Amino acid sequence: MKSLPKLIGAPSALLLLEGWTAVTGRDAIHKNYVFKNFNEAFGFMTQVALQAERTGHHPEWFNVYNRVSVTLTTHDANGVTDRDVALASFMDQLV
Ligand SMILES: C[C@H](O)[C@H](O)[C@H]1CNC2=NC(N)=NC(=O)C2=N1
Repeated sequence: MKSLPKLIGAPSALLLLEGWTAVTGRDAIHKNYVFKNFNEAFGFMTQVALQAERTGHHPEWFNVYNRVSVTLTTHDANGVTDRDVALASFMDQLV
């Protein structure tokens, strides 16, 4: 059984992360990742997808060739929670 997500908001989340920015108009955080090629980008996405399924927490993302644009927010809480910080940290330790 998962515990309830703790709503912390983008400004607090950003203090715990590097390279992430606040999204305008909604409580969410964003980061652009750039890889050598599509294979590296898709490998990253595959590992994140498996983690998302393990934790039940999923990114909003967009991929073009070697670039992956990621937005994190918790839909169930209408804002940035500890789950977003955890997923952002997971992504950052992959690269
Ligand atoms: C039932 C399921 O765990 C929920 O719908 C999960 C799925 N993935 C999710 N991902 C994100 N980013 N926010 C959520 O609120 C969310 N809810």
